[in-house]
Amino acid sequence: MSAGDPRTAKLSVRDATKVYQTASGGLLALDGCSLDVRANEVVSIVGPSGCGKTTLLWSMSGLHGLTRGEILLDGQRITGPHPDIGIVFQEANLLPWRNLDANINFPFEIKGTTPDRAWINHLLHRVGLDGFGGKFPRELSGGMQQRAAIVRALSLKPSVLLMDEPFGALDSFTRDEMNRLVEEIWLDAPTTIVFITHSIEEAIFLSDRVIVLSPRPGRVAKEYVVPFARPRSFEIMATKEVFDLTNAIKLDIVGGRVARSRPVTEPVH
Ligand SMILES: Nc1ncnc2c1ncn2[C@@H]1O[C@H](COP(=O)(O)OP(=O)(O)OP(=O)(O)O)[C@@H](O)[C@H]1O
Repeated sequence: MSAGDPRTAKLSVRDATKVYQTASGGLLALDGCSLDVRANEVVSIVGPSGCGKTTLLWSMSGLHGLTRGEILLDGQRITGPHPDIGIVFQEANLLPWRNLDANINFPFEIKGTTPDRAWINHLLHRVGLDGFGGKFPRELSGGMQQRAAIVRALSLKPSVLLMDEPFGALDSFTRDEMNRLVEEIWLDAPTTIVFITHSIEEAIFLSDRVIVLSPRPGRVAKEYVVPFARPRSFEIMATKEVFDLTNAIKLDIVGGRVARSRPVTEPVH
């Protein structure tokens, strides 16, 4: 469904092109990138470092605009941050002077709305943070802080969750634990997730589809359907099918099997 009908997609990226203005001229980060994500689908985006993954995700969130092209949510063009779209970054970005409860309440204070305490308590329980509401970020491990960031994002009940390399800074055991947690949360209450990662194994574990971007300027170079049923065990991750899929994607990225869409030296305006 990478270039399907945007009217049937939950989230649709159409011809996304982004030029950053820098001191040395225009820098083309994305070039005609198009993809669709179905409702409740989990899609990972991988690609060489600097190919435009974060640029694409930020565009999807409405946090920054595109030079050309558009992002559609349920067929409607996104023109800025949208209440239906949540985002989790690599850093948990908790406010250090607020305890966990106050951090989770913060977006509601900004919006002037009342948090759904029952839903938040359910989420805190789901991620194993019940009883930690009075703790400050410095009292929480990196994994716990990221769990809190996930609760903060989901507390707003978004229909799309964007995750930008959320577990990249965690050790591999905690990362596995967090991957299982994301899967459990999704099984509990399916939602549309777009996940950026440098880990192909993580992408395969979590996703229905893995989209590979070309080297910068980024555009969709390839996509892979991940055929394994959920819940996915770590035994599945040790099978030959997963090994072959991982290698195919790795070869695309590090083996240079996906080509640049155009030379990066080309002047852009
Ligand atoms: N605000 C900005 N101003 C100028 N250039 C930028 C800006 N943000 C990103 N870039 C450049 O745009 C390109 C794409 O960056 P982006 O962070 O989107 O890539 P990425 O694939 O997420 O990178 P990584 O894999 O290293 O996290 C890079 O060359 C980067 O240096």
